Amino acid sequence: MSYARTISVCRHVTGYPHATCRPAPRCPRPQPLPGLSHLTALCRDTKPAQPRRTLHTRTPTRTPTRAPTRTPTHYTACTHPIPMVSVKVPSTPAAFTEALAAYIIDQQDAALKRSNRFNVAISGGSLVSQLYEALVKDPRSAPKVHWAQWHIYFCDERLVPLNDPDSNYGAFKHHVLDPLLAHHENATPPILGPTCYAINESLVGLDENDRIADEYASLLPGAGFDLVLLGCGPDGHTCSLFPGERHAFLLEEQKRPVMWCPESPKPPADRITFTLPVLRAARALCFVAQGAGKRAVLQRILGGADGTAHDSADTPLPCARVNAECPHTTTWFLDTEAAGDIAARADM
Ligand SMILES: O=C1O[C@H](COP(=O)(O)O)[C@@H](O)[C@H](O)[C@H]1O
Repeated sequence: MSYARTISVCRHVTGYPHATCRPAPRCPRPQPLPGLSHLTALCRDTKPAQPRRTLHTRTPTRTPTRAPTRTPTHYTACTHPIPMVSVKVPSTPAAFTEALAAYIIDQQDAALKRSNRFNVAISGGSLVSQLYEALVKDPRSAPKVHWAQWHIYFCDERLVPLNDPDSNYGAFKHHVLDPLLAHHENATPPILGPTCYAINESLVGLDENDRIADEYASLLPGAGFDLVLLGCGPDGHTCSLFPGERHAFLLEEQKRPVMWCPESPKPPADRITFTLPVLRAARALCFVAQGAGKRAVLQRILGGADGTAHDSADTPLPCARVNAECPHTTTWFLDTEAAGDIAARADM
């Protein structure tokens, strides 16, 4: 038995409230894509930022607001100015878990003041086990998570069956949903789990990858995301937005919220991914990067101790593009290994 309700493209709820997680059956007819016009409308004022070559200081605190008119500022003058994003480098693993949990719960609480649901998108990779630590295992944070009101989407998904070890949904189920169920197994009255939105697995392997992306786009919340949790690959990719010419079309997309990413340089080759309009429309974006293997790319994206970035101004890495286009809503959580000398100028 699994803990979450899983919804796929036809909006079938495949279990309530504790029923088995499984994808919805194949949709009998194509669905309209309500998410597209909405996101286009939301993003009217969010054209890519034009870097300015001025010297600024960061404001000490930021209050993320709904799709603000973005006038990016930067805290250094260099060939590739770094947008003013918040960077947190908690000093120990325990402090990292605590700070990340507090940040996510703050976003949850703010969302639940606005409505009765928390629309959150999560990434795969190393983030998932950190979510387990912060939201399931930590005894101080776990009781504050209102899972029943969480509507969970995936920033990118590998086009494999949901029970494949490469599936981002599968990883989240394995690392978070299943342990969560085990934690709550004997709760009286029963505690409801989150609602998860998976790809239409029945289309995987049928040469229908654009359709998988479009159908997933149709599921996205009309009000946009309250929080998007992002990873940062050692090559600077986020979601399945990869650096380089081959995948530049994904980074440049301004309308479709979800697209097929073919020939991913990181296996598996076929994926779907959120595009930048979805990230720009979100209330809050949170990158999580840990380990020394990320240090070099973070220097390129966030700069070194003096705030000097080493990324090329012409072809910024995907994570740097997110910083540039969403400067007021983006927060980075780095561990000390990943941060290196960035820690010297972090907010925490
Ligand atoms: O392939 C992917 O990689 C990125 C980064 O993963 P990480 O293990 O280096 O943290 C991840 O954010 C994305 O969702 C995933 O599909």
